[in-house]
Amino acid sequence: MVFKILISDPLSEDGIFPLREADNIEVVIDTGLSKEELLNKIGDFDGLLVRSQTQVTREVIETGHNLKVIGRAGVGVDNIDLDAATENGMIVVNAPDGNTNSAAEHTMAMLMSLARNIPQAYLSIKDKKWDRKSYVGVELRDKTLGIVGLGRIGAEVARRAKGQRMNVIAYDPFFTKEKAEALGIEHGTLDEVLAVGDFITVHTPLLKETRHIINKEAFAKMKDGVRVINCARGGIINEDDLYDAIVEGKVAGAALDVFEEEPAVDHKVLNLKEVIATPHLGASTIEAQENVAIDVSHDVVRILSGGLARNPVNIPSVPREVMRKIEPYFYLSEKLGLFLAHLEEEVISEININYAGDLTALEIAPLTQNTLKGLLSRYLGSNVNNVNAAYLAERKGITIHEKKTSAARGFTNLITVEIITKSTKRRVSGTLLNGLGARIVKVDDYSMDVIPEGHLLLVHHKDQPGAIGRVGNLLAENDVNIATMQVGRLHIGGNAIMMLTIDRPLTKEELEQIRAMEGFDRVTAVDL
Ligand SMILES: NC(=O)c1ccc[n+]([C@@H]2O[C@H](COP(=O)([O-])OP(=O)(O)OC[C@H]3O[C@@H](n4cnc5c(N)ncnc54)[C@H](O)[C@@H]3O)[C@@H](O)[C@H]2O)c1
Ligand SMILES: O=C(O)[C@H](O)COP(=O)(O)O
Repeated sequence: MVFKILISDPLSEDGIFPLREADNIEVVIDTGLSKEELLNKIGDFDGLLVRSQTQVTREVIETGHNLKVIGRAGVGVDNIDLDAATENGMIVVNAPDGNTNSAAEHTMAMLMSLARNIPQAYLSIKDKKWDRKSYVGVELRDKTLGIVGLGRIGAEVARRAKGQRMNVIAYDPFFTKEKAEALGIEHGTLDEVLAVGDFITVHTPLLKETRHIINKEAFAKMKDGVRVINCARGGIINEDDLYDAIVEGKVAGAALDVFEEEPAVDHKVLNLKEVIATPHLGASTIEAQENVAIDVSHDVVRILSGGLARNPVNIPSVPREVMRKIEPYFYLSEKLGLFLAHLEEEVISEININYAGDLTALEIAPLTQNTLKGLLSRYLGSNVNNVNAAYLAERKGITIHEKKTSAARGFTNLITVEIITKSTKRRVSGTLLNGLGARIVKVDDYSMDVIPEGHLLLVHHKDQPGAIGRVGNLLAENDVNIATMQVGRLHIGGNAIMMLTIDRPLTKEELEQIRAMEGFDRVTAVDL
């Protein structure tokens, strides 16, 4: 059988040699297709290779009923509907390492251009002007670079900035003091990074958590005259707020490679002389394009020959018989992981997952993967999946233990997940109630009975009259409806918690109002 592969974005011809060399693969290159043209063609193909331009929507995936593999020659998979691919049994692979170097170098190029006004001066001299006054820049030496997101690219940028004799401080939920020492940079909270950076560069994926992480409030926390850089994903910086911050004189300049909407040519921010920009060129080098095309092509060949992919992004097929038995627990395990991710801001060093009761008879590895996926998804979004969750957790320095025990404390099945950080342990237990679905039945030492979905509010407080009423009143005043409420305490007058399900997420201000109330230790919003 010959498999037909469509390449719909420009890929390095040298990099796709693994496809060209395979006897059973025919390559068709057709870039710049309209949505309709892609839909008309895709039904004929067994594989699709893209970069960030082709939008691999559910419609494309469902129309491409022969597709077995979708390859992304690059990192970000936000242009591919992963759920639709998984539902339709297609493996999605990417090339996470091949363009790291180029993206880091592009960030440094933008940083230096921004500091020395090189694009503006270039335009001026091309306009036959010899203007030496308007483009006085600033040095990098002894300035502080704040990095938000210290993954592959963030860490490479940190190393290079050190070479420019800059001070570097970074924030990443998985960034430890030990890693900071190893890199020779400082470790800070998000607010600390924003407060001290002369330059701030973002290197996170675009997630619910990171969308507009650099917004009006964040700009207000920065130094006057700060310069910001986004070579990661459009939407991490709120472009309208950036515009205002530049016009108001708070921000001295910005370098943007990526935009909320691409192609971006009309955004008002591009009219500002303080903004320099490139059209999503971070990975556009001969080397990076060759690397990512080679990596993704090898994976496509492996998959089509029945082998295992090196860089899978979505779920692999679990044998049907195993899946049938464990499937009911999938939802519960993911929600328990995600729930815990909200409880702790400190770096997690260990995760213990205990399966009890009926679960002891089942294969639990896919459930552990799913719990880890839930936990890490808060930080890594769709880059974490059931295939790579354990690998990514270990790479983040997290030790994973899974165990089966018979004692299920009165439940027929019980999953208990515990996370350990340097200073604390947090624990949540859940069960699948026959006919009633998933329930959280314990949070730390407190018994509960809560459906793990929607917007939850967890309040730790002292067991004293009026505590519940105060929260209830505040929510009512803000027109927030309470759907369910559970309370638990260790002993009369001691520590207690209340867990509420509410009909909409609270704003930062509403959360702060509750936190400011007397007798409340910790107030956590959890979105499941
Ligand atoms: N401009 C380009 O052409 C180009 C090229 C390559 C990659 N990228 C983009 O660059 C970004 C980084 O890529 P990478 O390969 O370094 O990814 P990575 O997964 O190695 O690193 C991302 C880091 O962000 C951290 N993070 C997640 N949520 C965070 C939060 N709320 N606050 C702070 N940190 C958070 C994660 O813990 C992780 O360490 C991605 O968005 C990727 O798509 C852009
Ligand atoms: O996520 C990535 O790998 C980069 O944004 C590169 O995108 P590109 O392949 O479209 O250049």
